[in-house]
Amino acid sequence: MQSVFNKELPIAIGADHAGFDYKEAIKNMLEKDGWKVEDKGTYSLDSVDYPDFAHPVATMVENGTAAAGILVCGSGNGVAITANKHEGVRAALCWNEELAALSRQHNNANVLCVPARFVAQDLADKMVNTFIDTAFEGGRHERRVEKISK
Ligand SMILES: O=C(CO)[C@H](O)[C@H](O)[C@H](O)COP(=O)(O)O
Repeated sequence: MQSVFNKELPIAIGADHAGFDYKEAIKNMLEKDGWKVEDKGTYSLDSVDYPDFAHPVATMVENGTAAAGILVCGSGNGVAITANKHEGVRAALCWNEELAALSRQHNNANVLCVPARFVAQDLADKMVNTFIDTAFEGGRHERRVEKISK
């Protein structure tokens, strides 16, 4: 399927220690599928602070140097809260494929937040694929998304 995101740009990805393994697997999957991936860390299982990785990913989405962002932490909440501080970033915490699809269709989400301690790796991979392959529906949702930043 043709991706709805610009494949000329990288997907920015980041995680804390709780999401490190998932990040590595998602990165490998995306690269196999022909995506350029900008890995903002973390790079090991050592305990770290999620904002140190969520901010760099969100910054790339904010300034248009990444097509989209993927963030992984234990609950997904820390990275979502952090990323949503950035202008133009709509980070969605998702725990099933339907939510990942809706985050694109209704919210035009540009960052997917994955709760690694609550979803299996296989489901995380499926959510990522759904997220990058699902288009924003526009229409009534366009008006609502525009109101977010007003
Ligand atoms: O952001 C989080 C919580 O809102 C993440 O789930 C973190 O991964 C989690 O807090 C890390 O917890 P740990 O006990 O330090 O491993």
